[in-house]
Amino acid sequence: MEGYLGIIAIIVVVALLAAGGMFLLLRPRGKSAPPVEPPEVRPVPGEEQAPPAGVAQDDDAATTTLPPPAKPAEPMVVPPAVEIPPPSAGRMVRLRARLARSQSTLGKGLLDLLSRDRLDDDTWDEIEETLITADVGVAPTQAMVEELRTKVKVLGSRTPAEVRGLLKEQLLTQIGSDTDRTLHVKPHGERPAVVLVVGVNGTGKTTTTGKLARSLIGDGNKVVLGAADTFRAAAADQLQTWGDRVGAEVVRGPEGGDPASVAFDAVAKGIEDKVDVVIVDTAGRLHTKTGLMDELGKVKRVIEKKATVDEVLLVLDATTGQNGMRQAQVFAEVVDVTGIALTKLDGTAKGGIIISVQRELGVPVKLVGLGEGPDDLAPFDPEVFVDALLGD
Ligand SMILES: Nc1nc2c(ncn2[C@@H]2O[C@H](COP(=O)(O)OP(=O)(O)OP(=O)(O)O)[C@@H](O)[C@H]2O)c(=O)[nH]1
Repeated sequence: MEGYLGIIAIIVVVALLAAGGMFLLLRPRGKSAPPVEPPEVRPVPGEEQAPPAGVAQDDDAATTTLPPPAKPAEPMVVPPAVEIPPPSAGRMVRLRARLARSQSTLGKGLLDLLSRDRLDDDTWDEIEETLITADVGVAPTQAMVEELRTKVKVLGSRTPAEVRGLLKEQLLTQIGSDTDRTLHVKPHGERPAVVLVVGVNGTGKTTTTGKLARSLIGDGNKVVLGAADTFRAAAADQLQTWGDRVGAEVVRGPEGGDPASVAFDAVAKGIEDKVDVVIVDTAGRLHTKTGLMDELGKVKRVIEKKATVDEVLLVLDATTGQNGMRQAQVFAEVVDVTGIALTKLDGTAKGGIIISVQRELGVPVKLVGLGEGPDDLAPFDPEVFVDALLGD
């Protein structure tokens, strides 16, 4: 009996083992992840449910799962490097070669004529013609020729050095070597100095404003720029670029907006930021004299509610000669111009315009533009100018 029970127990154990083995063999292979219930999305009443990111919907409302969009690379924001411009002192000496290149024909022509052994009437006519052609102007030319005739007579025979000395003296007399050409840019206590830049469009007004800001910053001043040329949107952008390069704040207004309001805001900003100088670039459209007078007059009046206008700089293109001068005269009649910025002197052989423009407008040339480079604006130095003209 005991033997039977033992056999039955063995059979039961074997049967159980066999059943367990079958289960292990037949169960599905691999681990399956537990199904994930999608999160319940409750539509916001009145709003259409937007498809979740990465799910495209087609017309049949079937959905396709797309790979998540690649994250656009973050643009690298590199702050523009603020330049430290060079100081203004000695600029004309640095740019002397450029002046010599454009003006040497005039200087050399005059020196050759005056060095002739015999100075007859024809030679004096030629000297006169050379001066007139260089835009010196009729009256200054006559005054110079008369003086030179007298001095040459006294001298008799002349060495080249004497001829050069004579001519230099005469040119300096006509240009005015003692004239005060200081740019008034000293702040008044808490209030900044204000420079108003006026002139016909295309003369280099905006460029000169930008160059002047650089030069003042190079001399250690803090500057705010006012883009009151609201007539041409690009002018404000241009000024912004100049300002950004040297870290000068630029106050601008809407295109076609009121220039006086921009000028006012620029001066207010200058006072708030305690800057030394505010430079205001104006549009100065020359449609009618009355319109111009109204516009510039208002700009000036509005600025004067907050500060003093220390300089009204008239920008004049040296290459436009007498034609440019006539237009400049209109500006001089509507605002009290205190100084001239003569641009593009590197692009003309007619440097005599310095003499005629001062005479006709009654104000000194304070700045000269000698190229398109950012530091090609220099305080005008008559001595350096005449030396460049006559050569060493
Ligand atoms: N060669 C040379 N080019 C200059 C000088 N000054 C300005 N320019 C160039 O003259 C052109 C006109 O200058 P802008 O400053 O745009 O003239 P703008 O008078 O402000 O003109 P608007 O903004 O229309 O009023 C630019 O190409 C300047 O680079 C200079 O002294 N020499």
